[in-house]
Amino acid sequence: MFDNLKKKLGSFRKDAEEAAEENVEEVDDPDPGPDADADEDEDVAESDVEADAAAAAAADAAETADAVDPEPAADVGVDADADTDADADTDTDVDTRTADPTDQTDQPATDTSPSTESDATTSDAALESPVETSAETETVPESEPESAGEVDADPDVADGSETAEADDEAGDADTDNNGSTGFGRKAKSFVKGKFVIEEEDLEGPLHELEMALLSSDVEMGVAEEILDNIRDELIGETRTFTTSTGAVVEEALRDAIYDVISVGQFDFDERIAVEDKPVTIIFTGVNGVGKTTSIAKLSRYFEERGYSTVMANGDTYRAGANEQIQEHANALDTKIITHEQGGDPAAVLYDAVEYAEANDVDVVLGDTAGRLHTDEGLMDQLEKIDRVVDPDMTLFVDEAVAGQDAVNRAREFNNAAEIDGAILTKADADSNGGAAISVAHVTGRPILFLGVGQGYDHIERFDPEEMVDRLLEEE
Ligand SMILES: Nc1nc2c(ncn2[C@@H]2O[C@H](COP(=O)(O)OP(=O)(O)OP(=O)(O)O)[C@@H](O)[C@H]2O)c(=O)[nH]1
Repeated sequence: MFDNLKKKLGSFRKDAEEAAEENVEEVDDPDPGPDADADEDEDVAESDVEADAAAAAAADAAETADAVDPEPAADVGVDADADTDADADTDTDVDTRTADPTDQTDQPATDTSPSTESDATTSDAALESPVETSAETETVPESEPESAGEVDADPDVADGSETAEADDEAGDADTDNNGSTGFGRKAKSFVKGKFVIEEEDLEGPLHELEMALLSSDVEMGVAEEILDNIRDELIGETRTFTTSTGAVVEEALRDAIYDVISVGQFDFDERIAVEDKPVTIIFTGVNGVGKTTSIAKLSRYFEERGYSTVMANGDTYRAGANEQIQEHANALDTKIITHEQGGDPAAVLYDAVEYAEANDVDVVLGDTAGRLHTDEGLMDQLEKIDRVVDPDMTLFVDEAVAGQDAVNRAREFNNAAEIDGAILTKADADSNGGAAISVAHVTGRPILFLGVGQGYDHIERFDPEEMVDRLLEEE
């Protein structure tokens, strides 16, 4: 599934990583002092015991810092808060040496490093790094919530203070990553270096990526949005990394894609659970894309979750449609409501809702004729269905393999009769992934399911996070 797109994203990732690598600088070693080696393990051991006291002192220091300079310049603010926050977490070494908390605001925990300016830069850099921030939250279990709250009271530097901790700890890592196992584990998440990628460094890879996305049938506006997101994440900002530059690039790419594919997501199961029964769902889309099969799959999906279903064939237009859906109903042992070919689709659906109400059936699944979206009758038909049965949800079905065509149809169907979500069938046969990337962003409505085969169980809830994982997984 989506193999072409995966390859293309992998290739951008490699190029962007190379661009990052070329610009890597090591983070200055904020070595706390010549005797740090000797003290370090002890300091760490102490820090667990003394963290409370340290946190309180650090919090005081932060408050003092704010009082002394209510509007500090950005860098100074970052330093002050960052340092005190770092102290609050683990660094009792600094804390116990700092008798005057006001001093502490001017004497960063890393103040023994050669240049305070480089510390400031690092703090700024750390501010920008979501990767490093998340690593940090994972690895600072000793953090005292109250003190963190106080120290972070300055919203301008809240993130910075957290991330600057890592800068501080980076120094520890350098001196201590051969230390105790616990600390060794922690050391893995310390900032190793930083880089700034400029526009020109990524120009080539971004152009390649744009071409790759477009040739994978990603809609143009969506491709641009992804590129913009990547630019925002990667260009011109100092980024720190804890494991590798690749992790930063991956995170940027992940966020960029997630942002466009997660549009409008809601909890489908929850929505069904809370709706009054029967819940009526109408399926629209053109002929042959897998609408009827998707209805059958969803019937199975609901029955497995304890809901009873009735199918209704609102496709009174096409010869053989009744027989086709009847076959599915027989296979699934589900009730089906049909009318003669040429009958009124709204009347079939109305009967199905009546049947559901009379028989305590939970979900009505209504097929409609697979008219082309350009067909004038479609609007009339869907409008009448809307009026007569007032469906709870209208789902647009199309095949992932149709790529750009599916994206265009989704847009036009949604314009004609607003949809609540989409099902993309035949994702199992789609190597491009363009429709899966684009439909939600283009319609503002989420993809809810992916059809992944011809069997009744071959349907998956569309999970944007899983989708991104899938796209970015290593071969
Ligand atoms: N590989 C694969 N095939 C699918 C999937 N969903 C449906 N199909 C196949 O696609 C073909 C068309 O499916 P239908 O359900 O008949 O399509 P439809 O949209 O209802 O078509 P009409 O009834 O003509 O409107 C069938 O052979 C299905 O088995 C899927 O997720 N993966």
